[in-house]
Amino acid sequence: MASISSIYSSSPTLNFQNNQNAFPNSIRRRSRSHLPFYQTRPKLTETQTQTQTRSVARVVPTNLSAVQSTSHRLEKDPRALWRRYVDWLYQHKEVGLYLDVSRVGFTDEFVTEMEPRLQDALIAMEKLEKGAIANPDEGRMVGHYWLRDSNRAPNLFLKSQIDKTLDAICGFADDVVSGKIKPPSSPEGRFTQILSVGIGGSALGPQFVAEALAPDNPPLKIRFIDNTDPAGIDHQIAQLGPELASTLVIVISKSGGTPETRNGLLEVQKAFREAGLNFPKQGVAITQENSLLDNTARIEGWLARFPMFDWVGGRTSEMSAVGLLPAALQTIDIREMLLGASLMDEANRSTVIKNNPAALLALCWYWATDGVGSKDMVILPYKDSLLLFSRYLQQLVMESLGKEYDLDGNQVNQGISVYGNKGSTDQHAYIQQLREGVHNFFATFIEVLRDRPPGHDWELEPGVTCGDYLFGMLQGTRSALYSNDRESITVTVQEVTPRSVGALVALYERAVGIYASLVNINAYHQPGVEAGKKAAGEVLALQKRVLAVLNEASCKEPVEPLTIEEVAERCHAPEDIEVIYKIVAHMAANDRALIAEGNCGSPRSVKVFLGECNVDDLFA
Ligand SMILES: O=P(O)(O)OC[C@H]1O[C@H](O)[C@H](O)[C@@H](O)[C@@H]1O
Repeated sequence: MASISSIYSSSPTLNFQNNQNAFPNSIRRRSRSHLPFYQTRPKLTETQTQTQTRSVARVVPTNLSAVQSTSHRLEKDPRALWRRYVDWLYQHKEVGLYLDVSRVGFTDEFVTEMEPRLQDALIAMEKLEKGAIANPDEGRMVGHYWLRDSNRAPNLFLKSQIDKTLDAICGFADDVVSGKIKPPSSPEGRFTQILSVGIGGSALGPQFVAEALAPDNPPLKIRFIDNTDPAGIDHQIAQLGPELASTLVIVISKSGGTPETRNGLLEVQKAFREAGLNFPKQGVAITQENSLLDNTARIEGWLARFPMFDWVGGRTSEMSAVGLLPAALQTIDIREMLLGASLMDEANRSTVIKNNPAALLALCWYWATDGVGSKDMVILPYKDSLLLFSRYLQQLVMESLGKEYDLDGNQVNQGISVYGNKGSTDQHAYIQQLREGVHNFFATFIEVLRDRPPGHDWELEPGVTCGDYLFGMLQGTRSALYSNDRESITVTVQEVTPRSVGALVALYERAVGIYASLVNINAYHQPGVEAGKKAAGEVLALQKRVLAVLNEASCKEPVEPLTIEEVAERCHAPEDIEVIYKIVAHMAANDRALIAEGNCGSPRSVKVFLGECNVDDLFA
C-alpha cells in the first residue's frame, strides 16, 4: 500500500486540500535523476533477458519440468475420466461448494513431487495466520483471515478492534436502514442511496458483492465512483438527481490519499454544495486511523468513520469495513458472509492436499502455468450475478502474483493473467479462440446448481427449463474445451448466498497465498503500482510548469505563441517534449484557456499560447 507521503511528495496537486491555484509561483528545475514517466522501466538488453530466463528457470525445479503440462497428453477415456472425477472431487458440505480438478491433467508423479512444497506453503500460511511479518517489504502482518474469526488474531487488542468494528458496522447499518439515522434535508426522511467512492481494493469487492447478493429492491441502492473520469462521475451524480439529498456517501481508501478517490470526493462535495446540501451529515469514511481522509472526516464532522487496519491489504479487504458496511446497508447478511469465509478458511488449513481446496487450486495453477504464469486464467461464472467475480479476481491474483522479484531477490517476473465475464454470454464472444485458437489459457468454470428460487421455475419446452440451457452450455463448453486439450477447473456452489460468496472470496485469497509461497514471492505488496502513480504526479507537475511558461509568454505584448520545442526548452525539459505535446493537446481539447494553432496531426507545426494571461501570478 502506498504511503501518503510517497503519493504527495510526487505531485503538489495530489493533495486532499482543494488546490485552486493552477499556476505555481516558482518553477523548480527537475533533477537529472528524475526520469520522465515513459522511461521508468528501461528495456532489457539481450544479456539481461537471458539472465531473466535463467532465473525464471531457477524457480521451477528441474525434476518437475519433466512431468509438467506441456509434454503431457490429457486422459480421454470416459471411464478413466469419471474415475478421476470421483477420486479428486472435493466437497465442502456446510458451504455447499464442490471443486472439480479432474480436467486438469496433472500426474500422480507431479502431485508427489509438489507435496513437500505444498506442505511448506501450508506451514508458511500457518505462521502468517499467527501474526508473522508475512509482508517483509512493508514490515507488515497479513491478517485478513482474522477478520472472519477474531479468535485467531495474534493478540487481544487486535481481536477487540475486529469485534468492535463489526458491532459498529452492524449498529450503524441497522440505524441507517431503519431510518433512525437520517439525512438532514431529504423529503423521504431516510437514506435511499449509497454512493461509494473508492478504487482498486476499495471498490472491487463491494462491487462484486453488490452484484452477487443485493436484493432486487434494497432499502439503499448502491452506485460507485471508482475512477477520476469526470464524465463518469457526472453520470453517477446525474443519475442520483434529487436523491442526492438522501444519498449516503461512503469514501473508502486504506491509505486515505489515493488521488482518484480524493478527486471523486471533491467532485461529490461540489455537487452537494451546488444542491445546497450539507455533505458532512451524509459522509462516511472508511480508512486507516490518522490518514488524510480520516483527519478530514474527523475535522469536518462526518456522519461516521470506520477503520481499515494496517494488516489488511486493499485486495483482501472485502471482509473488513470496506466490504461489510456497504453490504450491510444493502441488507446482505454479513455474518453469513463471514461464516462462509471462516468455514472455508478452516477447510484450507487441512494438511491433506486432497481435502484442502485452496491447495488444490494452487496445485492446478502451478501445473497449468508451469509455475511461471505461462497460461492465463479465464474465469467463467455461469450466473449473471457473479459477473464481477473475474474483475475482483483480476486484482486479487494479478496484483498479488505479478511480481518482478522473488523473495530471494531473483528477477522472476511472475504472475498469472486473469480475465473473463460470464457464461454462456462469452460463448458468443471468445470461446471460439479458446477452443481452437492460441493455446495460452486454462479455464475456471463457476457453476451454480440452483437456477432460480424454489417455486419459480417453469419448462419453456417439454422437460427443459431456461436454467437447463445454461447448465447444458457449461457442460458442453467444458467438454468441448477438454476434447481439444484445453484444461479446466470447475467450482460449483449450490446457490449464490452470502455464505457461498464469503467462501469463494476466502478460497481464492488462500489459493493466491499458497501459490505465492510455491513460487517464492511476496503476495502482499505492490511495488509496481507506485511507478504509475509517481509518473502521473510528474505529468501533473510538468503541466503546471507548461502553464507557467505559457503564461509568461502570453503576458508579453504582443503575445508570443510558442512551438512545442520552445515550451519544452523553457520548461528545461527537452526530454519530455512528447508529454508536453500531449499536455497541450489535452488542455486544448478541454477549452482550458489554451489556444493551439496548427495541425495536431503534425505536432511540429503547432504553436500555443494562453487566451488569458495571469499577470498577478507572473509577478508573484
Ligand atoms: O484503498 P486505497 O489506499 O485508496 O488504495 C486503492 C488501491 O490503490 C493501489 O492501486 C493499490 O495498488 C491497490 O492495492 C489499492 O487497492
